[in-house]
Order: sequence, then structure tokens, then C-alpha cells
Amino acid sequence: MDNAFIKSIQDKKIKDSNSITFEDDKNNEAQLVFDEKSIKRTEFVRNNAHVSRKHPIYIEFYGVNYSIPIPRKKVRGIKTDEEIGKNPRQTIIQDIHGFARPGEILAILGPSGCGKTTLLNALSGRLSTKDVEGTIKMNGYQSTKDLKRFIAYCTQEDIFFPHLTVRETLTYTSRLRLPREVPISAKLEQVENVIQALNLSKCSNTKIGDIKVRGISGGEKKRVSIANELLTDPSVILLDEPTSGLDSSLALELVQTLKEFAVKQKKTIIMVIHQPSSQVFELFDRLLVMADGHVVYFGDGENIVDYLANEGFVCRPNFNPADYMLEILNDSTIKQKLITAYKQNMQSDSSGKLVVEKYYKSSTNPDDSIILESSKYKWEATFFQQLMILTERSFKQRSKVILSKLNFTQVLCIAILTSLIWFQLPYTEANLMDRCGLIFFTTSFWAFFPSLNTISAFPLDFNVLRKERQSRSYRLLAYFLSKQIAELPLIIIFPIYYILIVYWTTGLVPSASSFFAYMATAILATLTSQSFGYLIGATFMDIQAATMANAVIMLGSLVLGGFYAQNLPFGLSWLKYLSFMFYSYSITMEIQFNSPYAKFQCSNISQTNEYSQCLYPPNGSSDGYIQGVTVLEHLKLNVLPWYANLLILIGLSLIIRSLAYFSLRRNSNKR
Ligand SMILES: Nc1ncnc2c1ncn2[C@@H]1O[C@H](COP(=O)(O)OP(=O)(O)OP(=O)(O)O)[C@@H](O)[C@H]1O
Repeated sequence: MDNAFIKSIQDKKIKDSNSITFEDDKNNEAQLVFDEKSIKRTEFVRNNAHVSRKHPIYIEFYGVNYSIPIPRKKVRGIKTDEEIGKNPRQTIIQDIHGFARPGEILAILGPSGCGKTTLLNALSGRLSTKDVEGTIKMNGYQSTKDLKRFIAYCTQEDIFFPHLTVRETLTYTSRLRLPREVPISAKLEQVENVIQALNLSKCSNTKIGDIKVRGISGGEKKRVSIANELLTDPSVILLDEPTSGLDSSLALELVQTLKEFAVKQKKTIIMVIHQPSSQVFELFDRLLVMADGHVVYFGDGENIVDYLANEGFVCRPNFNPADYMLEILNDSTIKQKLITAYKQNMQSDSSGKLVVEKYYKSSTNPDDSIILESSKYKWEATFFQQLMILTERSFKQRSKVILSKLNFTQVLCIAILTSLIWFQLPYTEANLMDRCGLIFFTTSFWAFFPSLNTISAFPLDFNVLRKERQSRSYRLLAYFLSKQIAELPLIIIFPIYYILIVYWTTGLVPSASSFFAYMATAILATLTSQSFGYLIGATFMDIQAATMANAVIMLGSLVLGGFYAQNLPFGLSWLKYLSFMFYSYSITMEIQFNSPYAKFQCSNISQTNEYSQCLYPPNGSSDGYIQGVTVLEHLKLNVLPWYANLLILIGLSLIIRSLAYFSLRRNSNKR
């Protein structure tokens, strides 16, 4: 039926273009565009039905208070200890109440800083429960952690991976969050529907972007944020300023889509909105107006003008009531008056319980109060599916960051520099320390570079991770493992690329087995360094602090690595075992010096073939050459056998990664 309708519109368009004037033509085109958009909206709402399996939800809340502890330092000096009391607290919102039902929009309005976002956070369960008081019920039941799965929350900030396109972002969400029973083709179809419904076709293949990466516009980002939530078919949708950054016609269209979605799919919508136009205002069923953390009005949208008039504030005819209300609430005397007036009206019901219960009783019947059953699965995708999807996504996102031109150029420059400085080192005693220097430099470079590239991995993902974990998209372990799998091939490209150049230009031991062993050790050192990067990043969750901590750890490891300080003070020689560079340096030295090729001509060969002036012990220079093993003994780098060094390095890498996981877990559980 809809296709026939679209065709009739198109036929009409062709017919009209031959017969009407230019002005009429323009009006008709505008009408056609409007009709087509309306069809798209309807199609989206209708198409959503086949993935929908959730129940309509009534939300009631009353007596909602939120307060935060004030550090005692802040209040001391102004007040005495007795006045401060034991636990001084600052109230952010007080006795907030309201009600939202399926098929309707509850709009929360009020001046900036009045507590609107705080209320949404409380309703979505994002605030620490010990700081929130009051009752929040869903279909008459106390809101629980499990029931929060029915709620989608579009935050004020649009949080996405910048290197993914709009379509990719929505596709990953649909694969992770739509019910398992929905076939993948239906999930992809749903992505296309939501792209159409929110007018995102034009930018669907454009990267989301951020400050550094040019991407879609702010308004488009906002719509992607909403699309991302609508896609998953929530029963309740909380939106924090969904229309900010949109022009008035787009804002109207968006709220119309939401309203239609609410009505036809029985969704409950609660939105914080700043300056709705009068057309948008008309779409709201109920209003909650706040000021300074208090309720100033709660009731039907159409009654606000009369309520304000009763209080002595008459809105001029044809004036947008939302604008008028914000205008008067900006006057502190009027604001205070309205807060007091509302409190007086609610004298016997200060928490708002009776008002809310009255609404609930009048709008539900016993059949409606469905016992909410969350999905039988804790996560919609299986652990293995989560791992696959997240690995694919992480690879796409991180490959753009790790395989950057900057990183390749940096490694190439260092490889060229290394090749020039240590070009074709001769196998002589005089060049022994240069050879050790080259090997240690390579070890330390592959200790620093990977960790520096990794410390940002978790901090950069953290906001997305928290957002997605709050909507129970996947398990933390799946995310953590996916990161390791996705970044493994990316990070080892660099040591391979570097060693391929440097190994042959500097004249290291010319045998295939030594070359591959050397390469494998560089890769292992890279992975260990990467583990440190993960741990430091996951612990600090702040790139600047992590960079500093990384520098301290890496420099400490460098000093104790066995090259700079070979004879540590008495009693401190064990310190070198704390340095992971010591193990990788020992292995690479073993590869290079415990080899038949590793024979170094003594520097002071006299005419009479007496090699006694060789710096190394006589058994190393019996034939005029110092054996590589003698060098290893002299430098005390073969204290542990090579396989022990190897096992320690592997074990260290695994332990550090496990610690990184627990650190990430601890940080992601913080509110
Ligand atoms: N955890 C917190 N610590 C300190 N102050 C807080 C905290 N949470 C909220 N506030 C304060 O509470 C007030 C309400 O904040 P909230 O973000 O809810 O306001 P808002 O009405 O959404 O503002 P806007 O419209 O500008 O987004 C603000 O003054 C804010 O600074």
C-alpha cells in the first residue's frame, strides 16, 4: 500500500510539472518531500514491529532526591564543625515526581543547571544508589537492574568511535543488541530503516569523526545517537536534548518521528529539551518543569498556560509557552515564587506520590500491569558472537589509529637512522660494544614504541565502553579479549617491518635461523611492552597521566636492562630481574653471540700472533678471535638459559594483561 502511495506521489510530481506554475511547483515539491518523509517515518515504525518483543512500560517516580557529599574542606572556614554536621551534602534535586506512559512524550524543561540531566540519570539508574532517594517504578514494580534493560538513554554527548561510518556503527549495534532470534538479514534491514527514518542516508557512509578526524555534522551525530537507541527497540527512551544542534524543521521532524514511534509502538518517551518551538511543544503530552532542583509544574502540556496565568503570569496569545516559561524562570524572584507556589499546592503530598498514583490509576487497567520479563539471555549475542563482532569493530577502528602514516614514517626514520649508525658492523673486538649497543637499542625501541601506542587504547574507548556496558551490549571480557586479538596483527607489523630493514643493513648474524629467532624475540618484546601499555592505560584512564607513568616504568626497565648498569650495587643485583628488557636483551644477545658466526677478531694482534692484549679472557682469544659466548659470560647475560628468559617474558606478558583486565573492570564499574 505504501509503495502504491509513493508511486502516486511520483506520478503526481511528473504530471504537475507539466501543468502548473513555478510557484505552485515549489509548494507541491515541498509537500511531496514532506509526504515522503512522513512515509519513511511510518515505514520505520511499521518495520520495527518484527524485531519488537518488548512490553509497554509505565514509569512513575516520586520523592526523587539526589544529593552529593561536599568535601569537609570546602565548608570548613565558612561554618563550624557543629554546623557542618557529620556528612555535609549538597542537594541537586529534591522531591521530583512525574509519570510517563506508553504512547506519550513527557518533556522535562527548565533553565540550565536546574537538574534535568540529573533526573534522567536517576531514572536510567546511572547514579550511585546511595546518593539517590525516592521511588522509581516501572509498571508498578520497583525499578531493578534487570528492568533497566528496557530503557535506552541518549546522552547529551554523542559518544562514538570516530573512524567508523554511520552505517557501520549502527550495524554493529544491531548485531550486538537486537534479539538473538532475529536473523541477521532482518537486523541489517532494521539498520536501513532507521537510517531512512532519521534522514541519515546522505551521510550513511561517512565517518562519524571527532576533533581530529573530519566527519559528519553535529546535528547528524545527534541523529545517529538517537538512531542507535531506536534501533534496539527499547520500551522506554530517555533523551537528553535530542534536538540540540538541529535546525527547527529537523527538530520538528525528529520529535514527530519519536511521537509516531511512541504512539504506534507503545513506547514511553522522556526527553529533556531546551527551547522547543511551538510546533514541537504541541507534541508533548506531559510536562515536567524544573527550577533549582525543584518541580515548578507537572501536568498536561496544554494546561501549563492556564496554570501560569493562575499564578499571575499570563502568556501573550500566540507566544510560545516554552519560551515564556523559560523567560520568567530566568528571573530569580519569579522562579522562587513559582517553586513556593507549587510546594504550597502540594502541601499534603510533598513527594508527589498521590499525584503520580492518581495518574497511574487513571491510565492503567489491571490487564496492563504486565510483569516485566527481561530477555531470557543476559546478553543478546553469545560470548563467541560478541568476541567476533567486537574484534571486527576494534580492528576497523584501531587499524586507522595504529597503521597511521605517522607511525610508519616514525619506524622508517628510526630504521634508516639505525642502519646508518650501525651500518655493516665488522666482527671485531673494537666494534663489540657497538654491536651490543645496536642490540640493546633495538630491544629498548621495541619496549617503548608498542606501549606508547597502546596506552591510549582503553582511555579512548572508555566512554563508548561505559555507554555500551550500561546498555548491557556485551561482557567486559569479550571486549577485552577482542581488543587483544584485533590489535595483535596491527602492532606486530612494525617490528617485522623494522627488523626486515635493520637486520641485514647492520650486519647481524647472517643465518636464517638467527634472523627468525631475532624477529620472534622482537615480536615477543613488543607484545610484553603492549601488555604494559594496556595495564597503564586501564589503570589511569587518562592519556597524559598514563604517558608519564609509562615513561617512568620504561626508563626504569631500560636502566636495569643489562646494558647501562652491568654491576649493580651490592644487594641490588636482583633488581635487573624486574626489568622485562633484561629478558629480551638476554635472548637477543644469546641469538647473536651464541652462534658459530659470532667470532670477533681481537684488536691488538701482534706480528708474533700473541693475543694476550685481547680485552677478553684468554680462552676467548686462543685463535685471535673472541668467541661470542665469552662476551655473554663477561656481560653476565647468560645467567638464565634462553628458554627460561623466553618463558618469563611470555608469563610476564600474560600476567600483566590479566592485571590490565582487572584494572579495566575496576574502572568500568565505577560510576
Ligand atoms: N556529581 C556532581 N557534582 C557536582 N555538581 C553536580 C553533580 N551533578 C550535578 N551537579 C550540579 O547540579 C546541577 C544540575 O546539573 P544538571 O546537569 O542536572 O543540570 P541541567 O538542568 O541538565 O543543565 P543543562 O540544561 O545545562 O544541561 C548543576 O549545577 C551541576 O553542576
